[in-house]
Formats: sequence, C-alpha cells, structure tokens
Amino acid sequence: MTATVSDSFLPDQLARLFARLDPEHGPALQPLLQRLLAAVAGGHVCLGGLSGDDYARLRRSPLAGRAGEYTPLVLDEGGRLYLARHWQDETQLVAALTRLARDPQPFGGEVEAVLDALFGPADAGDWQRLAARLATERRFMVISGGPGTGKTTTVVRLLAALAALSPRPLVMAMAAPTGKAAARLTESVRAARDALPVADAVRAQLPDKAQTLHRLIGLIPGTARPRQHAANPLPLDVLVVDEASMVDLSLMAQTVAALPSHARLILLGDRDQLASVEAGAVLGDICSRQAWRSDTAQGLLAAGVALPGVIDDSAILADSVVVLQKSHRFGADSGIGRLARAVNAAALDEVHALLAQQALADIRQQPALPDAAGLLAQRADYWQALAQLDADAADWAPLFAAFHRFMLLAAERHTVAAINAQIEAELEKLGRKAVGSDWYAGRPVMVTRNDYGIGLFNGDIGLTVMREGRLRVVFPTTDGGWREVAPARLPEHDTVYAMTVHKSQGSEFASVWLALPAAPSAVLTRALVYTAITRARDMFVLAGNPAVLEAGVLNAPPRQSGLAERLWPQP
Ligand SMILES: Nc1ncnc2c1ncn2[C@@H]1O[C@H](COP(=O)(O)OP(=O)(O)OP(=O)(O)O)[C@@H](O)[C@H]1O
Repeated sequence: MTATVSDSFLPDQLARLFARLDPEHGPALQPLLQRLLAAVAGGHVCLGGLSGDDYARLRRSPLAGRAGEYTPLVLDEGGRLYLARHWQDETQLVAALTRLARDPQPFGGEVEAVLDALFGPADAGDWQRLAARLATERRFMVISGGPGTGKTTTVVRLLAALAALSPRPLVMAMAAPTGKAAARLTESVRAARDALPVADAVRAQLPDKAQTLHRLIGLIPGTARPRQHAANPLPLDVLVVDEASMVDLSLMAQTVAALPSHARLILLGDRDQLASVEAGAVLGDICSRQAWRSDTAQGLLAAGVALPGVIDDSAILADSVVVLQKSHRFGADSGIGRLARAVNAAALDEVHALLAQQALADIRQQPALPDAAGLLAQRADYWQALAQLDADAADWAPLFAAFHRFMLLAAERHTVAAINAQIEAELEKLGRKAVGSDWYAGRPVMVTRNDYGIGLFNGDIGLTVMREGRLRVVFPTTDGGWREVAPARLPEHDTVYAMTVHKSQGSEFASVWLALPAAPSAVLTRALVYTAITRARDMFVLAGNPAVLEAGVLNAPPRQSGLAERLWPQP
C-alpha cells in the first residue's frame, strides 16, 4: 500500500531530509514538496502542471531527476512531479499493461459457436457479447459499466467461454479490493455459474470463490513486498478483478506484476465511481478513452452501431475497453437509473426535474433528515428481526438481510459520527442501550482497521447479539458461514447506523438515504453523489439543500496522474 503521508510527521521528516540532501535548492523547494505531499494525501499520484521557475528550480536540484534516474523525486517532461515510488508504480503498470494488451492470444475457429451458446446468436449491438469476444482474443480486457449493466453476467459467461475454448484446463481466480466486494462477487458468480448452459467440466473450471487482492498477492502490512511478485508469480491463467475503481495505483501495479507471463487479466468496475482512497484513479485513467481496431470498427459500423471513441489500430488499449451502457436492473422508467445518469452527465436541469417528480416511486428529495426517532423508524425491520431471534439462533442471515435493507450515507466522517451518536442517544432514551456502556444487543459495527491475526478487515460489518447471556458480534464469513467475536477482541471499529459514501463502495442496499452537508464541500463530488445513488436498489432518498447537491454535481476534480496520458498518448 502507498505510504501514508497525511500526518505531519512524515512531511516534516522528508522536508528536513531534502534540505540536507540538497542544501543549495532544498529549502527553496519546501513549498513544492509540501504541495506534492498534500496532493498525494488527497489521492493524486503527482503534482501536475509545473512550469516556469518551479520547473527550472527542480531541474537544477539533484533531488528531482528524470525518468530512470535514481532520485527521490521524478519530474517528467510534462511538468509532473512524483515521489519516486509512485513514478515507479506508474511506469511499471504502463509497461505491464502495454505488454499484456499487445500480446494477442486468440483461440481457434470455434469462438463464435461457443459464444452463441453462452450469449445467444451474434448481434452487433450486444456489447456484452462483443466484450467477451474481444476478451477471447487478448490478454487484457476492461469491462466497465454502471450497476446492473451485466458485468458479472458477462464475465461468468466469458470465463466459461475461455474454459470451453482452451485446449487444457485453466486455473482461474477472482479478486476484489475489499472483503465485502469479494463476498458479493462470490455470491453473484455462484448464482450465475449454476445457470450456465455448459458441460460440468467447463463449469468446474470457474472459480468458486473470490478473495481480496491483498490476500491473493500475499500483501501483509509491514512486509516490504507481496509474497507473489514477478519472480514468484501467481499460479494462474486468468485473473478477474472486480470493483477495480477502488484499486489504487500501487496495489494495481503489484497485482499486475504478480501475473505470470501467459496470464489474462480482466478488470471489472464502474469508471464513474469514486476513485480509490489511496493515490490513483487507475480504472478511470484506463477508461478515459476508447479506441477500436479497424476490423472491429468496420464490423460495428456496418451493422449501424454508434461507436464510442476513435478508430486507431496503434492505440495501446485498442479493443481492450468496453463500457456497458444498458442497465438490466434499472429499466427506462427507473428514477435511480435516470438520476445516476443525469448526475454523471452533470445535467442539472434533469437532476432537479427527476427529484421534483412525484411520479417516480424510487427516488425522493426532502429538505432535511428526520430526527433520530425518525431515522430509527427506517430500521424498524432490523429491530423486529433482532427481537425475533431464537435464543439458540445459528443462522443470522435474516438479521443481516434486515440490516442491509437500509443505509444512511453522508459525505463527511464527522456527519456520520454525529448521526450515529444521535441514534445511540435515542436508543438510550428508549432503554435499548445502557447509558455509559458501548455495547448493547443490536449495535451494528464496521471494522476500520485490518486485523490479520483475528481475520477481520477494514469495512467488515458485524451485528451485536446476545448469546447465552453474553454479547457477541457476528460477522459473515466468506464461505457463507458465521463467526462470533467477543466485543473486547474486535479491532478498531465504529457504530454503523450511518456510513460515509467511501465506505459504502462495493455494497448495495435496498434503500439508501444520502444526507448532504449543510454547505458545499470539497468532499462532495460528482463521483461521490453518483456512487451514493448507485448503492440503492429500490429506493434513493436525498436529504438536503438542492443548491448543495448542484455544487456537488459540478465538483469533479480530476486526479492528477500520468497514467491516462501514457496509456493514451495523443499526437
Ligand atoms: N443481457 C442480459 N439480458 C437480460 N438480463 C441481464 C443481462 N445481463 C445481465 N442481466 C441481469 O441483470 C442483472 C444485473 O446483472 P449483473 O449482476 O451481471 O450486473 P453487474 O454490472 O455486475 O451489476 P453490479 O455492478 O451491481 O455488480 C442480473 O439480474 C442479470 O441476470
């Protein structure tokens, strides 16, 4: 993982180190260094757009070299300043993706017949089938799309096609950046796999379970490098990475480096969602353009398909990026789907019109959140499920299902903390929680720090229940079972009646409420609003001032990085 540079200790240390390494220019470069570290803490990979005096001063300093020079900072020709480590990650990733994308691996002549069986007969407008066909021809494929556009459906059929076409059995793996996303992927792949019209021998090659990327490559905090790397690659032929928008630059570079030289990589995700918490916007950068090889383009154009992007046989990622547009979950009349699209397109009039319409049953706007009692009422199902638990219950699925029917999201951490505190104060009033004690039956918690020893990870959600007179926190396990943990053994955690939109990535809830901040905020971005809306399956409620929403939709700051330009060089 990327170094954490948000606390002031590290910048101060680095500043002193740089002043010592370059006494002549180091002190004068301090402001730039501070800006670079602030940018990295904010998720940028580099500080872009340097020119004039800044550029000249950096060029004179031995601290900042050019590509390939072993200096603590790298200043590229485009005026981007990097910490050396991020420069290396980006360079390594560009080289690896270029190698993958430029190494065709087509199968023999049966491809169309196999795809016909899995996707139905060829239809030029079927982007799912096209993505699968292109993926059978190459080692790198990206399938992006909003919720319900069929990314999982497509990849399961694609894996079956690869298994059916390969002359030898394939070793396939699936991974996601968080445990929750991995569990969700496991569930949907298992369901889709069982419905496939393929031989058992083909089905058996499909992965049974997704794991976290950290676990896949053996990345344990405190160790210098992952267990699996270029010299000790993963023993697999095909890797699928889901929720790729959440994968930061370093983790993606390490993952790609750990692939053996013949393996295929398939990335799934929604390019419009919030980028990773750590530095980078890898999926967004990869999907920042689309290009097609001329024979692919001709076929599509001849069939009257409107082609996104350009025709360019020389583009590194030509034919490697497909964006699925049609949502099979949200029909044309769905407010959630339409609102998400309007937010993405920054179509403010449409956003307001949709929210003002009374006719759309699945979206609503209100000026403010209800009080704590009102918020608790939204969770009536959950409290009822808790009250109905058997003393010796062993299946917690109904309780978890009730909990996940509703989630309150907010942009900022302090808002989330305040809402959780208000709800707990209300529970005290109702006598469901004792004043002064943290733990009570029903308390939902989210783990906020990975604990490899106990096997609980950042983002895991547990529910507190009474077991044989003692409180226990129950967590779902990745194999569909349950584990009960004593409250005192939990790693760092928060109460989670509400959570930040960042924490909600990779999850889905039947009903989602988004509490807007009181005033426009840098944290409230278009990607954040879009991510919040797309967490909702059946109902989305926006609570707050429409002017604040508008400011958020217009706030779409790009993440500074050189990846898009290096993967998509423009003449
Ligand atoms: N071509 C299709 N025709 C009909 N239904 C489809 C098609 N593709 C997907 N679906 C259905 O649409 C729903 C969503 O599909 P899927 O889960 O694959 O989408 P997804 O993009 O992976 O969604 P998410 O981003 O939420 O994980 C599923 O019920 C699936 O069966």
